[in-house]
Amino acid sequence: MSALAAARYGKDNVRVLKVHRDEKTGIQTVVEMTVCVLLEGDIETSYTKADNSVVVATDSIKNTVFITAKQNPVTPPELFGSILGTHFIEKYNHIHAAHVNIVTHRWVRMDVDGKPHPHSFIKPGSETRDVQVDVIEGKGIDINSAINGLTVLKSTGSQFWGFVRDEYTTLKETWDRILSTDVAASWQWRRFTGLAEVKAHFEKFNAAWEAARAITLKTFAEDNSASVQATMYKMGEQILAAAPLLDTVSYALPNNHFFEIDLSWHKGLKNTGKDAEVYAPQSNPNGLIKCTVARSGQRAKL
Ligand SMILES: O=c1[nH]c(=O)c2[nH]c(=O)[nH]c2[nH]1
Repeated sequence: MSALAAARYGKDNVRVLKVHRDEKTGIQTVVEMTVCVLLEGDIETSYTKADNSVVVATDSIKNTVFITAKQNPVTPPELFGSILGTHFIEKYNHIHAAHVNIVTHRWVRMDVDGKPHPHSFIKPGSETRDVQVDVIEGKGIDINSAINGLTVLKSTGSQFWGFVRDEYTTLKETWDRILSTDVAASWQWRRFTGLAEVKAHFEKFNAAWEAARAITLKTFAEDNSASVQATMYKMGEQILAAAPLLDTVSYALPNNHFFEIDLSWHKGLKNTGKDAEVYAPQSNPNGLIKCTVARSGQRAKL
């Protein structure tokens, strides 16, 4: 005998671009998103009895994303995700949870002749602003916000020494190395009671994203890093202090290694230690360092 233990379904990779036109100034703004909506509820019979009467077609879910984007602001994504998720649990009696994931792609206004252009944009890299919004009937709205794909590098101001040395160790201690990572930072909001409460805290979402981004970059640049571990913890502490509605801040940072190259075999050329100039970027393997920072007394899962 078997039974359906868990089920959710919906539409993934719904790509949307919304243009906002300010009629007065002629300035336009674009927001590009990739959306995933997964629904849960009394949908078991669609799996176990071929009963499609409980299925809101994933095609209709996709249409709802477009209509909701037309009729509502799409920023901040935390609010748009909450509006979209709440729609499904309010519209369909048998749907009890909606899980909305939004990846917002970064389009930055172009400067032309030193001036911000009214309707032209650049995609500066792979950085995205992401949210996971879980609207759960009778419980509330859980929101996790994130920055992903923000690649940074510093050419000094990073050390790594004092680590375990044993018969497995070949790595030399260093007091000056290149440090580079692709930032994956996320912050978990305390549960909201519903859409009204999300709307009431509207302005906090962009503020938290801006603070998280600024703190991450400033700390990365300015901290004389003892390790990825020590630097990321400092970032998390500061973000929690800047945004009181956050329960936790998490980081997952790859250590993108740049190895020194010994060129002494060529006419005694000096290219290591304080003479290092030419490095070999490594694609793999890479360190991967994770942590979650919570307010004192709280434990969290990775
Ligand atoms: O910042 C670092 N943390 C580590 O845990 C580690 N391990 C390693 O080989 N290099 C580094 N660098």
